[in-house]
Amino acid sequence: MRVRPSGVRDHPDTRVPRSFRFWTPGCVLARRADHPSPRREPEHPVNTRRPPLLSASGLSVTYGGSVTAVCEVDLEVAEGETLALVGESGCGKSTLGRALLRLEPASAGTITFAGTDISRLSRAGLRLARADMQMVFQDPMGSLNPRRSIGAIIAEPLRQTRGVSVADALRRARELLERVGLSASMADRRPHEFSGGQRQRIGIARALASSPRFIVADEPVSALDVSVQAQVINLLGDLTRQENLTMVFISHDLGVVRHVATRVAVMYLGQIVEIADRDDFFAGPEHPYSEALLSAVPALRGDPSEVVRERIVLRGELPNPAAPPAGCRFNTRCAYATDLCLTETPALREITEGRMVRCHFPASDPDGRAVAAVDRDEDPIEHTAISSPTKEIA
Ligand SMILES: Nc1ncnc2c1ncn2[C@@H]1O[C@H](COP(=O)(O)OP(=O)(O)OP(=O)(O)O)[C@@H](O)[C@H]1O
Repeated sequence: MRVRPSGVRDHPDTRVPRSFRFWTPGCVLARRADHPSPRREPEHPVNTRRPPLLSASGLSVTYGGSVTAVCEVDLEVAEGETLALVGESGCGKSTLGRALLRLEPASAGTITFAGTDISRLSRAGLRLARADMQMVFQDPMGSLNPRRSIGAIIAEPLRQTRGVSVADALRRARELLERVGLSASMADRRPHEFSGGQRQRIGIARALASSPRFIVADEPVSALDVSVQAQVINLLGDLTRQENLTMVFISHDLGVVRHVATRVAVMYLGQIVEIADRDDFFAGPEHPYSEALLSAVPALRGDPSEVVRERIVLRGELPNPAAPPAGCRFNTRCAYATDLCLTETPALREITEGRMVRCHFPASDPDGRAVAAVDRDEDPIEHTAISSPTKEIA
């Protein structure tokens, strides 16, 4: 899709008319050798108010030649922001996070970091870039070598990426242990001597060792006890503010996301289906999938500051990414789907400043949804092909 040029944005109250619809080629078609990829424009070259530190354009990741886990993603992450990537298991969050750091090879697209195209960097170039781009993993134990001291573990990326001497790297490791709320005297211990929360602090210290500007944190607290989660979340929040870190925070826990994120991107079946500022998103999601995700969080529904929402139960499983549905990928589970959604792929379009949605019938278009309801009644055969969500009053 083509987005209006920078500075010519709509007034926030302006709604994009329903006739303003787009078709974008699906990844499956675009990948086939007999269908060379058409030259494509990024869907939303402008979606942040500050200049992006990192941007992805047309980024796709395919496993085994057929599973397109990430499909033509365009994304910008502004300096200093924490962008949360949310969605149910298997929608491609981790793959996208890893691909942004080039830990996962992209099958198409480019990644630009601090003005440099890192998509095609050599090994040596990538090693230098890695100093600025680090990852915090969900399972710190799995990523910490059990035979090494944590001092050596934290020092390792510093030595690899910045070429620092052993003594200096170990000194920095001890400083970092203090910085993440542990003690410098723990540097000689092995990972198994620490609790889960402490190990995650070590994982964070290691990620910070090379003084990166950008971090991908992949479900950094989901393996921790709830009481420890808050401490680690607070630590990450403090560090991002103090170090002016830019972060992509991957999580399926919207309660945590509301606490941590400045912006939210929702993924469904390899695509981004909504991007919004955190407060806008929680005040009123636009995409039916986002509505379902938010309505499923009891803590949010119970919050007196939240508009009481209907509980929307998503029926059915995430479709197989090797054979995504035609048209809108969400159409098999969407209550609002019409014939249009079965045939025409919605583009990710900007509906108000900084707010993007990939849906023919977003929540801010009640008239469109009303027309969609009429359309569905007119065509009961197609409608039976759609498993509508059950709506219960919470
Ligand atoms: N190494 C791999 N080989 C083949 N398929 C993979 C591989 N890694 C992920 N996938 C598939 O890619 C899709 C996206 O997976 P991914 O782990 O990125 O999703 P996710 O949203 O992060 O899920 P989770 O929260 O469970 O980690 C899934 O269908 C998954 O089965």
